Amino acid sequence: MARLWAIIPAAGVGRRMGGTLPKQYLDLAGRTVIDQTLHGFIEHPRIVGIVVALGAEDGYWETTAYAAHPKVQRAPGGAERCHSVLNALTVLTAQADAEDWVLVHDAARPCLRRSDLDQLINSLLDDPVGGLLGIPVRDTMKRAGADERIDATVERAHLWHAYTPQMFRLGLLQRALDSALTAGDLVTDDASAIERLGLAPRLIEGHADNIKITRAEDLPLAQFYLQQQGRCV
Ligand SMILES: Nc1ccn([C@@H]2O[C@H](COP(=O)(O)OP(=O)(O)OP(=O)(O)O)[C@@H](O)[C@H]2O)c(=O)n1
Ligand SMILES: C[C@](O)(CO)[C@H](O)COP(=O)(O)O
Repeated sequence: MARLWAIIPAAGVGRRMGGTLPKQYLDLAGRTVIDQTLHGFIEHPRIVGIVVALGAEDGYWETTAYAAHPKVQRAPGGAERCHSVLNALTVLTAQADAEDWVLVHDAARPCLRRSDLDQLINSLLDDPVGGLLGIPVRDTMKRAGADERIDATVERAHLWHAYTPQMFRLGLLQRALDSALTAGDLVTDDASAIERLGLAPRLIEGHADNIKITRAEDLPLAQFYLQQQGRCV
């Protein structure tokens, strides 16, 4: 039976957040952001192991709650998220099978609900491609021209926000990311690499509170969501 592994890309520097501390190490509801994110995967009985991709200059990881946890391993982060994920996949190949499932989840998304994680897993375990959590867009979508004026209104009927986890078989994802990077395509999510192979990942609707902490205003919002979920320590 295929096992399930998690990869947590955590090698970013958080430029859009500002500040000196990488955003994955900011305090959030009594834990660090990365500990809030890891907690759900550490506690999940189906996840057999977790690989965290860390920046070369990361001087904070050892102070976190799960740095020495037996379920957790490290991988070297790369220049972009896609490089970090591919490095983590390389760590996994020594201990996992090509048909094992890998769930790639941003360290910067600490508000993932257990119910959404379970829905993703249960929906995709027999899927021939894999897929990801997301939500349909709710606003009218505009494409901006170079002058920051509206170039077009984009049909929103089938537009979704791509979230994480993104869940694919280890061998397929490794092959897809390797192909993308070899072609110089620095894909911003894992599904894009799969799409490049002509495959169509499945979108699983989750909750809008699975936000990615990107800018300063996202932190208090994440705090609110964790309070709503009863996850403040
Ligand atoms: N070279 C990189 C860049 C990003 N990430 C991770 O990928 C996730 C999503 O990336 P993003 O939100 O862009 O984080 P940062 O790159 O830190 O943000 P910024 O672009 O503002 O610097 C984050 O958990 C981040 O730590 C990574 O592992 N390796
Ligand atoms: C993977 C992702 O979170 C899906 O929306 C997003 O692509 C990450 O982008 P970032 O620029 O690395 O934050």
